[in-house]
Amino acid sequence: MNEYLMYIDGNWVGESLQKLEVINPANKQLVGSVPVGGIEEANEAIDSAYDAFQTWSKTTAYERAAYLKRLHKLLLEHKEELAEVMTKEMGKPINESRGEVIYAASFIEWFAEEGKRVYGETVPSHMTEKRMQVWKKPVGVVAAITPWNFPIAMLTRKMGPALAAGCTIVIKPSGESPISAVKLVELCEKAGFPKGVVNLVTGSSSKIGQAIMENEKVRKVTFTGSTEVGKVLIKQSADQVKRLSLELGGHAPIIVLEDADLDIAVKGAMASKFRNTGQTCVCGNRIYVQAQVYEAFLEKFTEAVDALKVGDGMDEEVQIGPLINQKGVDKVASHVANAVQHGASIVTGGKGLTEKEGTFYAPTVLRDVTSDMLVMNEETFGPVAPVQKFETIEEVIKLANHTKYGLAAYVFTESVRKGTRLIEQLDYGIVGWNDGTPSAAQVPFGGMKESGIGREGGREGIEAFLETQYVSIGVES
Ligand SMILES: NC(=O)c1ccc[n+]([C@@H]2O[C@H](COP(=O)([O-])OP(=O)(O)OC[C@H]3O[C@@H](n4cnc5c(N)ncnc54)[C@H](O)[C@@H]3O)[C@@H](O)[C@H]2O)c1
Ligand SMILES: O=C[C@H](O)CS(=O)(=O)O
Repeated sequence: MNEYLMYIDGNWVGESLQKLEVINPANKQLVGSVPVGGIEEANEAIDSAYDAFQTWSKTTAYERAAYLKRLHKLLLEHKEELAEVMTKEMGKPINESRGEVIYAASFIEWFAEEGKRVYGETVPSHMTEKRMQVWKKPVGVVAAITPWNFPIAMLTRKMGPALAAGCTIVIKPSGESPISAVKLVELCEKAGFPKGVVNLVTGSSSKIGQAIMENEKVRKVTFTGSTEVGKVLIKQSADQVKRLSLELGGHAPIIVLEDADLDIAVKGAMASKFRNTGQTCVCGNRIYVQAQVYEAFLEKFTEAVDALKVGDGMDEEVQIGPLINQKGVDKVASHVANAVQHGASIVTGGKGLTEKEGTFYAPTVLRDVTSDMLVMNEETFGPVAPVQKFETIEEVIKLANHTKYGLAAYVFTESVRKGTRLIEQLDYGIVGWNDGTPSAAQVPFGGMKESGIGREGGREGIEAFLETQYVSIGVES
């Protein structure tokens, strides 16, 4: 069995600790294991990052960029190996895994350069004997806690800006997909990052999280995951007023207006809904179609859904892989059952694929859906597309905004006037307009309401790892 280790203070450690086994959700075979680290290992990593910060923070952005550019090159050179590990440990179809490695590498590349553009400013003084300047400085030791669904990109979306800003980092990946993080850190080691700049701790999330929140050396916690865990971290951060960035859950509406190009709408809805087997934070979770085109959209969309190939993600032809585990299947099944109990009809799918070895659920379309159903209110995180009819734009704005989430939304219309008026009234941090896959390294990614605090990517992405220092300079003659 492949026994992987943690990376602390420039050393691969943890061989004597209990092992956390990683299971392939497509066939329930053992992929490998990582150590079950806890409070002690987390504090060792934090201490190492703190010591390293004293020198790393004093390097220039140009020196730091050189390390990041070597890492970017290594990520692309090792794309196939990284993609295969990712597919085996969390089920993502191999072509999407390859895409994630490229996406992940783009954050490293973009922020390698962005670090060189961390500008301060000179502020006009109101007094002749005073000068005013604003300086930017790295926040300090960063702790990054990440989810299983994008096991490399969610790490580089944090590591890129943090390291470029001059911070050092301790990463805690999900126990569902830790091996991808191990492979990423192996490449950090190959890129030559000094010891302590990047540290990896695997194991007990609650204990490692406790150490992160209780250790004063950690100045910033950046979390990507569920809203429920995000709320736990907010409470834990209060004692030391830890800086927090939170990328949390979503429940994206897809809105199709009567004047939409239905081919574009179907293509965008398919991309948004079924990417990563419906397990992304920005997946369309509910589809609203204006009455005049409801049947036409449903027919085209269902035809596309029925054409999806389901299977082990290592098969190049597969577009829908397994869900991460049986709990994920059970949640999806409960949403479908609840919808049917409340009057929805299954157009296609609607069942677990128990004949397969892994945790598979059939791509599903529901029609005649109403707003009271669980699937229209809770993040499903699976390949289920509930399609609800609406009459007016005013009605669909109310329907779309009626949620605690505010991460992503999608609008399909050919009318600039309608699109503009509609989108400006949507309470979402990300909107795809005739586009089902808006994410990129150079733009701010994040949500409103209970979808998070802050943004990752874009110019705002590096601000999360900087402190602003106002300097008032007396120049009295
Ligand atoms: N907004 C975004 O950018 C974004 C991106 C990806 C996923 N997500 C969200 O993440 C969720 C799916 O990922 P998940 O199942 O890994 O989420 P999760 O919240 O269950 O776990 C996320 C991470 O937090 C850790 N964790 C769990 N409990 C903890 C605790 N008490 N203290 C410290 N760490 C703890 C987990 O081990 C994991 O590493 C979905 O809700 C999805 O919408 C959001
Ligand atoms: O699931 C969350 C990811 O952030 C989705 S994306 O690949 O960044 O769009």
